[in-house]
Amino acid sequence: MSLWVDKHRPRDLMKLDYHKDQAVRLKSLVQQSDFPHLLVYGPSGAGKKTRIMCLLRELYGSGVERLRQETMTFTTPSNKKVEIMTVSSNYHIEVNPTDVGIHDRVVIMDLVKNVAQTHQIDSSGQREFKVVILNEVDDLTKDAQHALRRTMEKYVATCRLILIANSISRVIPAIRSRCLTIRVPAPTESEIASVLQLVCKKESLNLPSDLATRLAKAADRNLRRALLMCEACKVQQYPFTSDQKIPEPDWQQFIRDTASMILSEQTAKKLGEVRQKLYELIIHGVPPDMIFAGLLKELVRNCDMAMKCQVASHAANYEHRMRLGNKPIFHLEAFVAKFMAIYKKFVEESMGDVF
Ligand SMILES: Nc1ncnc2c1ncn2[C@@H]1O[C@H](COP(=O)(O)OP(=O)(O)OP(=O)(O)O)[C@@H](O)[C@H]1O
Repeated sequence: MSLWVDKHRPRDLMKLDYHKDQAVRLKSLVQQSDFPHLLVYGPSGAGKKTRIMCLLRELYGSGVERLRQETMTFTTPSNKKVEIMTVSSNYHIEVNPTDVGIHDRVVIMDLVKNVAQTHQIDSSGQREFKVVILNEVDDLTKDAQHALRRTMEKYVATCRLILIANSISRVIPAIRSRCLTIRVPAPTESEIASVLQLVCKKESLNLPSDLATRLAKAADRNLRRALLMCEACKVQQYPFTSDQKIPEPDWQQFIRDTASMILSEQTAKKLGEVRQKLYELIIHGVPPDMIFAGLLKELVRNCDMAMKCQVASHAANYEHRMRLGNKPIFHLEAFVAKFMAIYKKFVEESMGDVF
């Protein structure tokens, strides 16, 4: 049994529930003779991947939904072997080059070259090009981005790239200018509420509109999260009631626990334990900026006004650096260490007042 987020994912461009004008434009793009490279960007859970899969279906037909998973191996210039998971059909291949960290450049160059040089397996395929989907391009190293830019020019005859990012501010202008950029904004709360209503209807469930609105609000305009929370509500209690409790995603509790660890003890040993927790959050795909925001919110609860300002300004600094860099964990950990130092001093000083 699949989760609602998979089961009810729209498969046809014309069935997308919001940003419908954009869907129409994408459809007409497919009908034009020349299909460009695309750079699709927007926040997490806005529906980028869903839209792209609909677009591929429009390009190639339903064969594009027959997916297989494979591990591919690449050799770095220093003769190190790196492995990466790929998902592909006869017409496209998708990878997340940032999975291999600093070796992302090799993956991009070899993969695109491979794809571009192998002919369409299915001769009835109506397109001369295959599609390579690259995720998280805003997190690619600059080196990889430059390699990508050259690759885009070189193999344009047999290969089109669809690049996915959360924001384009860290994508180099040379890439941006070679793509048609498509922004997928987060759906509004009312759009989310109506998708929830639709999905519940398909499940033959009755969703009170108050609950739909509360879910949409709690999801922070992330549709995936809204659907997951709605399904969790169903498991917890059905028939629904307007005022039933909305279970929050596990990771929010996890961030709160991590914040309590930071407040409980400010030592190198504790910092090590906190690092493990941060790693776990990142590995489970919680976006680093959400971890930052979540931690900060919990930590400042325990600060007085002066300290709040100090902590917030440090947080802004570290978060900014995190956005510029490639390894969020370093910046998160540096922030935690800084917070521990400030907090420890504060506790010691206030102890001094008491005694
Ligand atoms: N137009 C739509 N109508 C209804 N449901 C949608 C629509 N677009 C997306 N969804 C639902 O929202 C969920 C999240 O969408 P999707 O995975 O496409 O987001 P994303 O922007 O690619 O997210 P991320 O960047 O986190 O990977 C999907 O599982 C799908 O069920």
